[in-house]
Amino acid sequence: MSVPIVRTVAELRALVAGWRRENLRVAVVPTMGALHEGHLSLVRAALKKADRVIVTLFVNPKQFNSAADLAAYPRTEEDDAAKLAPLGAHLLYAPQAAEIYPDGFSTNVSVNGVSDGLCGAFRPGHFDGVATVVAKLFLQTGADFAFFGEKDFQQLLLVRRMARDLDIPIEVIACPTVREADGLALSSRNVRLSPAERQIAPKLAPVLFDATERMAEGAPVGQVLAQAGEAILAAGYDKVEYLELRSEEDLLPLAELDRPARLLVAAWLGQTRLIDNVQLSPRHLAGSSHAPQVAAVLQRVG
Ligand SMILES: Nc1ncnc2c1ncn2[C@@H]1O[C@H](COP(=O)(O)OP(=O)(O)OP(=O)(O)O)[C@@H](O)[C@H]1O
Ligand SMILES: CC(C)(CO)[C@@H](O)C(=O)[O-]
Ligand code: BAL
Repeated sequence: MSVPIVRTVAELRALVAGWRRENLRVAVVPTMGALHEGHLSLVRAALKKADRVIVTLFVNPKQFNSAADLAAYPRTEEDDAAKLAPLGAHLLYAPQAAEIYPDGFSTNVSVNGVSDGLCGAFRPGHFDGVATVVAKLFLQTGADFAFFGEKDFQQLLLVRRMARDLDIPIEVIACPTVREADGLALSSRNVRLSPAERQIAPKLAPVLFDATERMAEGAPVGQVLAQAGEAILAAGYDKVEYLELRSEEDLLPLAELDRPARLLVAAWLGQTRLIDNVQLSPRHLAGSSHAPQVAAVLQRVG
């Protein structure tokens, strides 16, 4: 059994139109391939919610701000299709670059605010590339639901904002980060780690979890961040690109833990850049020194 692959918008639309005539609900899972358990968890969640699931595979040149990163990106379409079939995904949409960006393509989708700082500051043009291609994938598939991983948390909020702002009638659904048994967040780029780097890589997540606990106990946010940054370097990482506390809802920078929040990090191990993030959960917030304000916020948020 294999999953059907389509390469053109015309073929994709014809298939989706058939599903629509049967009143079937459609989900899309956008990916750049090299599928791992993180991606497969999105597909499983999509299959629970919708009658038909389209996985897209497109290594989007517009979102790479380094030619070397684009050239090194793993391309494993045959293996990807083989992983999708047993799950029961209905379609793999794997267009060529010319199908997505035909000659004369001149449109750019740019989402302000949520793309400021974090990865947006260190990967110039990246989020315009993501927003542009995801807008196209949403419109081309006409899906009712789209599934994104929390591992790329800034991207998740960005595509949600983009769909709302452009009135694209799609519900963006977040799925939790899938981790290796040792805590390392799964990422297609993990294969680039040398064996020695792979030993160091999982030391990132515990620093984040520990920092969230300390913040919840009332330690000053600035101090916890500084110590966590040092701990990441002491664990063997080469550079911490950013380590920040941001609001969960709109990613505004936070100096205090006074509302639902995320701790987000990007750090380099040799030539590989890894990202991760941890939520400061309602449990954390209820235990923090800001408990009364936070309880009020949580009540408002529901
Ligand atoms: N560990 C993970 N857990 C949950 N979702 C994930 C995980 N890794 C990736 N995803 C999600 O899969 C979707 C496609 O991501 P992508 O193809 O870029 O994979 P990736 O492993 O994040 O690769 P990259 O090396 O580019 O970060 C995104 O919504 C992303 O958030
Ligand atoms: C959403 C996405 C497929 C857009 O190219 C990509 O940024 C990714 O794989 O996370
Ligand atoms: N995982 C987000 C896609 C990228 O890193 O380009």
